[in-house]
Formats: sequence, C-alpha cells, structure tokens
Amino acid sequence: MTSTPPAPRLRATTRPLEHAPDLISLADPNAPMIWTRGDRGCVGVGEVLRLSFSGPHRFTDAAAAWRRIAETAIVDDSVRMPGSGLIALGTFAFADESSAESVLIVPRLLVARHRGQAWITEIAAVDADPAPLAVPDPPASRAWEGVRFGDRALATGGDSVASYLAGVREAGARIERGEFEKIVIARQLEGALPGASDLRVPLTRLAEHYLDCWTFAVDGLIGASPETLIRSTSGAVSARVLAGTRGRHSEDAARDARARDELLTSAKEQHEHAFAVQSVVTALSPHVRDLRTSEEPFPLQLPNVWHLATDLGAALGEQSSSIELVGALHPTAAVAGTPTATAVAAIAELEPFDRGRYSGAVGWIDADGDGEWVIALRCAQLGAPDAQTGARPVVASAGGGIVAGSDPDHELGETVSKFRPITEAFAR
Ligand SMILES: C=C(O[C@@H]1C=C(C(=O)O)C=C[C@H]1O)C(=O)O
Repeated sequence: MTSTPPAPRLRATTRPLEHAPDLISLADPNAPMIWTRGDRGCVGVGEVLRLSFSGPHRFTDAAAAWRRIAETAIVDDSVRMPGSGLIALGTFAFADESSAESVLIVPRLLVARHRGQAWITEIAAVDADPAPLAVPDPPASRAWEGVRFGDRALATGGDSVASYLAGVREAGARIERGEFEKIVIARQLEGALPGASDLRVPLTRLAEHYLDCWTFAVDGLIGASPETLIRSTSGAVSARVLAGTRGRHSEDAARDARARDELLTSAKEQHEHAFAVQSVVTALSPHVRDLRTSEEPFPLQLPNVWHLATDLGAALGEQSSSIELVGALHPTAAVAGTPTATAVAAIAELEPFDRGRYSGAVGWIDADGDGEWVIALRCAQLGAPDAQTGARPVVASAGGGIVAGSDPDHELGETVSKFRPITEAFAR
C-alpha cells in the first residue's frame, strides 16, 4: 500500500538568526509549507524528500520510515529548540481506505521562530552541495481574487445538504436503536481558486484571526485547527480535546454569553465531550505515565465558535514517536464517534464522499520523534490545476458530533459556523 523509494542519507544544519522574519511572507505563494501559531512556527521552502503512505498501516509505516531516516541523518544543530534540526511536515488521511495520500515532506530550507528566538535549517542529501544558510527574499506578491464556495456536487448528482440532513437523521435513528452512541457526520463545500493566486493571503488571514489555532499548509491542505492531537517535547506530552460547539454572536455580547453558558450547562454537550475525552485517555494511557486532565471542560473562545475543551498532560512512558502517538489516537471520538470501529464503518456508509485528509492529522516531527500534530479541521484541500485555465479545485469539509437528541437543523448551522474560517480566509 505504501510506496517509499530508498531514502537518501540526509544532513541538516541549524543556525540561529538575529531577527525573526515574517514566516508567511517567505512561503511559496503557489505551494506554501507553513506551521504557525502566534509568535511560533516555521516555513518550509523547497523540498528534499517526500514519503507517501496509504492504507491501514500508514501511521506505523511513516513512523518506521522516519525512524530510519533520522537514525542515519547527520544533524548539526546549535539551536536545540523544539523544531530545530531535521524536520518533516506531514499530513495523514482520515480513513484507511482513503484514496488521499498521506505524506511526510522534508523541506530544503526551514525558517523558524519560537517567541524571541529564530533560526534557519538547511537540509540536503549528505553528498549534495550545501545551500547558503541565509533567509531567502520573500516571493513577489501575486493576485488574489478569492474563492466563492458552494455546496459540493455529489457524485450521484443529488442535493448535498439534503444528503447531509438525511445522514444525520439516519445516524440519530441508529443511535436510538443502540448501534452506537456518537458519530461525527460531515459535509463539504467546493470552489475554484484562479490560477496564479497568492495562497499567503488566506494563510495570513487565518494566522491573524485564529490566534488559538495552528495555521497550517502542507501539500495543499490549508487551514487553522484548534484541536491538538498530540504535542511531544523531551518526554512531556500534551493534547487538547474539543467536543461541544456553539456559534459565536460577536455582534451581540449578551447573546454570545448565553451561547457560551448554554454550552457549559448542556447535559448533551457535556456527555458528548466526555466521550471525546475518554477516547483520548484510553488511547494514550498505554503510552504515557501520570496522565492528568483539566478538572472541568472549559469554554474555548474562537472567532467563529465556542468549544468545550479539556487539556491533557502526561509524561511519555516509552520511546513512542509523535507519529506513533498520532496512530494510537486516531481517530478520536471528536472526529469519528463511539465506539470507534462501528462509527467509522457508519461514516463510510452515511457520508457520500471520501474525507481525504480532513479530520486526519497534520503537523511535524523531528529527528528525536518529538513533534506537534493537530486534527485537520477548519481546512480545505487544493487539487491539481486545470490544464487550460490553471484554476484549482478547493474542497472544504466540516462536521459535528451526533448523539441521542441531536437536531439536524442545529447540526447544519454548526457546520456553517465551522466553515467560517475557510470561507472567510478564501473570500475576495
Ligand atoms: C468535526 C469537526 O469538529 C469537531 C467536532 C466538534 C463538535 O462536534 O462539537 C467540536 C470540535 C471538533 O472536535 C469539524 O470542525 O469539522
């Protein structure tokens, strides 16, 4: 299933930079490689290695391939910060059967910052000539006409919103019959990105508005996710679980506060949230020690929605790499349901599309296996350019958890709120 060419032996050299440059401005406007949140993150320029994986073993295959590359690499790193030295950025498909590729990409140059510190890493095959360790000039600005999204046409030609509502109703009926307790049902929007568009425009908007989210661009998957699947640094592990959502009402403070309070006091939302936390605790427990969670779910305020959130912390109990932890956690109840296997099988039946990388994982890994991975939410996938026009298809996905008593129209409204980061970032 997984096709990986013999990996070259890599050399990575990291040196400090005096000034922290604006990361997004350095990205390739056509194929940006970005991972950023607030005053932290990195931009990749160029590509030295791309590994592809697919099928049910994509996480273990990727973890093994990366371990081999890291073991033989020569790393000269005078910075020693999370994200310095040899790095790959990656994105993994949601479903075992997905036709979407899961990839690990090693950039040729990586410019990164962590609060006040900044550095540059150059990566090449050991026998290749080194590139200068200098920050490249930002590429010239390009046009931005934006993307107008509409409901994605179904392969069967039917109405996609009607199909989503039917899926939610059917999911509710199956929950009533006791087939499963929770399932996440998603829907898709699509649009066309004009050729020669500057993808730094939507990325800058996402990074500026969604300060509590990781803004990412890896292999055409672009978004800003609030949900940390796993972060592992020098033996410490953390995660953020979200489940339970209300749309924001930024124009009306009283209504907005009511939405937040309703979320905090709703038995249904707390119940749904508990499923999601439990699924992460169960999957993580064999790999960690001293697992602790925030006492009570807290309200996470994003520009588009309120979420119920729980933070988890632990010590890494064995030598698992961050990709192995992602493989152990995926898919959580936040994106699949409970029990997992039944929910995943029902998603394949009730959603009339392949989710691709949406609700899979996106993030990075270093030579020690440490890294940061989020659930690929609030995102869109760009396709290949049309041979004639250069326009690229863009598909955005969003969904929500269905439990006993979920109302289909309310769930539809929730997806509208969850699409906002993407529809607004890609607007004209
Ligand atoms: C599935 C999505 O989001 C997930 C589902 C949530 C919910 O059902 O309340 C909340 C946050 C995410 O864990 C999405 O954004 O598409």
